[in-house]
Amino acid sequence: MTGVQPTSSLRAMDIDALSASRQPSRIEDDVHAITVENLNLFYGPKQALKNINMKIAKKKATAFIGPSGCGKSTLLRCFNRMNDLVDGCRVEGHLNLEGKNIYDKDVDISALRRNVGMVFQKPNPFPKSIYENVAYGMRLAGVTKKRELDETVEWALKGAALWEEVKDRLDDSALGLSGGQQQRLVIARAVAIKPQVLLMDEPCSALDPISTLKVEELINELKKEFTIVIVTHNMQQAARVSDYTAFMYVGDLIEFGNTDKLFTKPSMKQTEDYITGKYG
Ligand SMILES: Nc1ncnc2c1ncn2[C@@H]1O[C@H](COP(=O)(O)OP(=O)(O)OP(=O)(O)O)[C@@H](O)[C@H]1O
Repeated sequence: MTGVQPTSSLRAMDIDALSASRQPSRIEDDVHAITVENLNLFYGPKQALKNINMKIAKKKATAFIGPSGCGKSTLLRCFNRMNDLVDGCRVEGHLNLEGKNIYDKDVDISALRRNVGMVFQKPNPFPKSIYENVAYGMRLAGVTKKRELDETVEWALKGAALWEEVKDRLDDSALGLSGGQQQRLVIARAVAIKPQVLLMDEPCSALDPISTLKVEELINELKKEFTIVIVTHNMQQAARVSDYTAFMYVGDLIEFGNTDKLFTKPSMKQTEDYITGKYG
């Protein structure tokens, strides 16, 4: 084997089986939803992202991995300009979504965030009913017809693999759901407004293994319709759900490419060291 020996944790995972459902793919051959060009980001004087260039494949899942503090969440938050909310944050470069630079001055940030949805580490349902959580974005967008709301709520909850568990209690408070159910609910809330891109920042870190499995299965389903970008600390998870993986280190994008290749035959020594557990 020319690449690295998998770590013990990665060895436990059957990479062949996990990737059997994936067609081998090269980013160059895909349609690209997002193109990142010469992206630099500064928090005050501190540079957190250094000249990032990458393409995000449409209707595929891309994972960002790397040690704590390397810039994964910062890069993810660039995709819907969440970093604009941070005082002293400055971004240089281009991030093209469907050909338009989202950092152009004329960009409507609310429209951008409808188009690029986000799911966070901890589920954050609103203190409203299950139904109203999912209908919320549609109501904001001006949808008032009950039938349209009902249909979309059902579609989104089915898409998030939650419908069967909640269909008889849609008017109950979302806060009464389990953590795993709440995370699937906020995913339903995000997909209900049909974004092009769904960003997920460690979406399973607060979940138990069974809920994690459900969310991972869900990601594999959702990418048939949406472009997914996920930050994860869990390399098995990256291998299970993503088509492409980016390995970052101290603000640099060290290696980016096909997930199976990156985990079995990384090109860069730093990637090899990380996935074999030499640092983390
Ligand atoms: N709001 C902020 N203000 C100042 N510095 C920040 C801010 N957010 C992040 N940073 C810094 O930017 C760098 C990248 O942080 P980021 O959270 O993107 O890393 P990460 O790879 O997602 O880390 P983790 O895996 O621990 O979540 C770190 O040095 C961090 O301290």
